[in-house]
Amino acid sequence: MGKDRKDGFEEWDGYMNAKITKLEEQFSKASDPFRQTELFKGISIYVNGHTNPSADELKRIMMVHSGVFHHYERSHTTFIIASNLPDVKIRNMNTSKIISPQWVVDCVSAQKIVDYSKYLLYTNQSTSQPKITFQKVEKDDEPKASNVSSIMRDLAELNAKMKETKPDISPEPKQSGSAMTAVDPKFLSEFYNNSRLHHIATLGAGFKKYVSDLRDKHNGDFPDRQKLKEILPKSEIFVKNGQTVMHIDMDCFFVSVGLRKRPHLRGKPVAVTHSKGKSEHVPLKDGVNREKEMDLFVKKIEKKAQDNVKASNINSFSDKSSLSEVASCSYEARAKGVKNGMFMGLAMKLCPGIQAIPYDFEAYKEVAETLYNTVAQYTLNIEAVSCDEMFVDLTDLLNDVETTPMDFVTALRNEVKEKTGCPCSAGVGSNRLQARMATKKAKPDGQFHLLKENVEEYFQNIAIKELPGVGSSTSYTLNELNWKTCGDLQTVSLYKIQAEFGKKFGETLHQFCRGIDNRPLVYGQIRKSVSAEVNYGIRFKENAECETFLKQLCVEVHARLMDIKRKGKCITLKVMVRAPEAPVETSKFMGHGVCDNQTKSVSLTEFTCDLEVITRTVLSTMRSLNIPPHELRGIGIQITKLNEEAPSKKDSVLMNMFSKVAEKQKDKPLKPKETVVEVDKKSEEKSIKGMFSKMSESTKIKSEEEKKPKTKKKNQPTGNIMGMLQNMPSRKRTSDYLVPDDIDESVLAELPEDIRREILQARSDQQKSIEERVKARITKSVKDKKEEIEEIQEEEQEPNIFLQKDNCRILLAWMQSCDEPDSYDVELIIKNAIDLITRKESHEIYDPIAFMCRYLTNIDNCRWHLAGKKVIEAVQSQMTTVYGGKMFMKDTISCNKCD
Ligand SMILES: Nc1ccn([C@H]2C[C@H](O)[C@@H](COP(=O)(O)OP(=O)(O)OP(=O)(O)O)O2)c(=O)n1
Ligand SMILES: [Mg+2]
Repeated sequence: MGKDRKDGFEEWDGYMNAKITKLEEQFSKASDPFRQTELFKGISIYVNGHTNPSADELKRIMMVHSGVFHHYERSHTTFIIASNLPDVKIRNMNTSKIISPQWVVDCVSAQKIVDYSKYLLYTNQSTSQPKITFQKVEKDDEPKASNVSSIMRDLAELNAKMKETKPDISPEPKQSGSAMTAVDPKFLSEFYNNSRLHHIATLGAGFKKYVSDLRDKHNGDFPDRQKLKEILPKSEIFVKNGQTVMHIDMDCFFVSVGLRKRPHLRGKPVAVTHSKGKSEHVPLKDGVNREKEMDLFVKKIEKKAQDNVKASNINSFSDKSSLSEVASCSYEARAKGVKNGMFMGLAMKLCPGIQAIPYDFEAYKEVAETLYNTVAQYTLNIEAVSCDEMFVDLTDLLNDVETTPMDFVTALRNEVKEKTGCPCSAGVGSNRLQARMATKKAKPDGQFHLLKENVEEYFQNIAIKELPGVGSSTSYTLNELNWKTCGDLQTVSLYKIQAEFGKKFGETLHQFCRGIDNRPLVYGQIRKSVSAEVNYGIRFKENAECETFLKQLCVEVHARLMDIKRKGKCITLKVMVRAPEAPVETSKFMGHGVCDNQTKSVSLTEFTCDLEVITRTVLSTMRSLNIPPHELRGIGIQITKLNEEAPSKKDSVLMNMFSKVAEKQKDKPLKPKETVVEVDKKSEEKSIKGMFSKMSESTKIKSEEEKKPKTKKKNQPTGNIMGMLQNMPSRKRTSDYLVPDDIDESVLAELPEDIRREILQARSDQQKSIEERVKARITKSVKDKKEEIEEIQEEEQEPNIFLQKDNCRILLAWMQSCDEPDSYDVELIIKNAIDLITRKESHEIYDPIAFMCRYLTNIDNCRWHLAGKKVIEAVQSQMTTVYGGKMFMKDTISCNKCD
């Protein structure tokens, strides 16, 4: 799932031009019956932003007076009408065309075209006057406030006339007995029963956990491999021949499952959708204005994506066709241009014979389980992507069974088909990107092995927009640059790509276009948030109704948190509020229409999974937003900053220490009155002594089980990463942080007595676990690369190390954890420090940075010195940029060897 979707915007280009032309034609045709004068003949306007009269009213004025109203700015648009445009918006605009709406009003009142130059919004920038073919341009005096109200009266009449021409309309039929709006107590459960996105997301997350649980329980033995050994031909080619990754994905999953009960539809164009698919037209509800909604929708999207992104899939929006989405369509329908995610109305236009079939979530779940269980018989090196898609590392399996990837994949696909009755496709390559791209060629019902020697050539023909992480905005820029295929990109230097797409993403693209992908597969379940959102059927009259619903939603999100046995520390309320200019009635029955989104987060003092705390926080947050209940169109609750579940899973040494510190607080009782607290963490105690006393608090919570016999010696060798990975005894980690035996005596001497004793005690107890930790760290550093790439796309905010209460303790534990710092950790420290300096909060970093310098200057390890110096250098450079001067540092890192 997900791989082919580019947010539904990929078809924009051709569509947009056709759309604009169509809108213009429609406008001209629709104007015919209302035309009264030729006042604006030859003049076209485009309205940008809020105006008075409104865009709608200006449009009608144009209709009556033979002007042209452009829904989008075009090169030949005569005037842009605006009242007030933000600087960023006008930067790339031809300001000599931007005039106030008063010009239109004054023209109408004067019954002639008045000189527009007095209405220019940006006179100082105006260089050349636009050449317009006025019928007759007459000089006029100062613009006068015209009789707007009489014009509005005329428009009101016009409005009434236009309404008369609308067809008879009634609401979109809905199954009787179903809960229509969120006011109904049954609504939430029905919503989740019917929401396909909810089902898909739940299933996807469920399989990640499923795989993770299977791995935890597994004893390392796969008896079913025996079966493969018996039936598959032996081959030595792939034994010890590097990594082999398979990507497997069910073909038109929902359709294939649905066809099991409908064999007569096999080979035909079929779509799974809520819509009945009988008639192309659905009646419109009174007050619905699809065209206006579409325009607003497009504008919103454009604004959001800095005018880079345009919306597609909405060409069926302005008429009366079905707005139900196609969840999945058969390959026969795809041959006619139908795609997953498309509106059914458009699908029916492209493929008139398309047959609609209903959802069957229970069956999807059953088939998905069979798919996962079939693969899991042979290996658990599975990264679950969604209910119908996963990555599998076949390396170990192939070496064991001694067979070729293609032989194994054939057997596997046959087994899946036999057990589920549904076809799937698989791609194989030497990393996940290659495997995924290979699946594209394999589909439908096929398999493809992308051999190493063919990678570069294969990628040459892949469109860049097909690469993971390339969304509509990137695609737009790529188009502008005329970089279309990976082959095009292969000829561009890294530097140039980075200049366009930033350092990280640029590097990713530079590698991806060559089929290079260092992201390892992730087998554990990484859950960063839990949420419940509803954006359908939200229609409240009273605050009380809204609160009742919020309480239900809290129960839902709480249940999800309990399901994964986690606690969270940040509660975010997301609301969709009808945009002021959007029609009250939405085109999509009970849909959310065009909305403004508002988000408010509250950080709690402690981790919680307490329903009462969650509910109280959510309700008070909603009250503080002060939104009239009838304007709400969507509500979501998200819980983030989850406590760590299985410590071995991911992240750098530093991040692990980080979450461990937080976890230690989990046993402290919750203080309900203090739950709603701002994130501001201005530390009361800034002295090193103060920090150490905090450190001592945490240090005391060290548990008995962590105390292990001593085995580790200084300078643990870190070579042979793969060997270490394979020999790792367990994925579990036991202790919280390290206190190695090479701690400098002078540093020890500086510590308060109680800490020093703790450290000495812990040092003697922890030697064994150090060894495990070094291995774990290496494992992680391999994984970190992957995280790095994925993080580019993640919106979630990472916690800042410097804002942690125990920042010095975390730094100390990190600096003592290994002989050589991981570059990821160093980058993280730099990033966190720079973030704070940029926010002009350099005071937050001062003490921990000073502490770090003081500690590092006292140890004899140049690798750490260099890391420390790198941090200082970055800090000082950012200080100079932001504050115009360097940070005062009492202690600097000095060393005879590496200075
Ligand atoms: N916009 C979308 C896309 C997908 N899905 C659901 C229905 C799909 O059947 C399922 C799996 O998604 P895929 O992206 O794997 O698409 P298909 O399996 O339908 O087709 P393909 O053969 O391209 O994998 O997820 C959905 O509800 N809405
Ligand atoms: Mg699929």
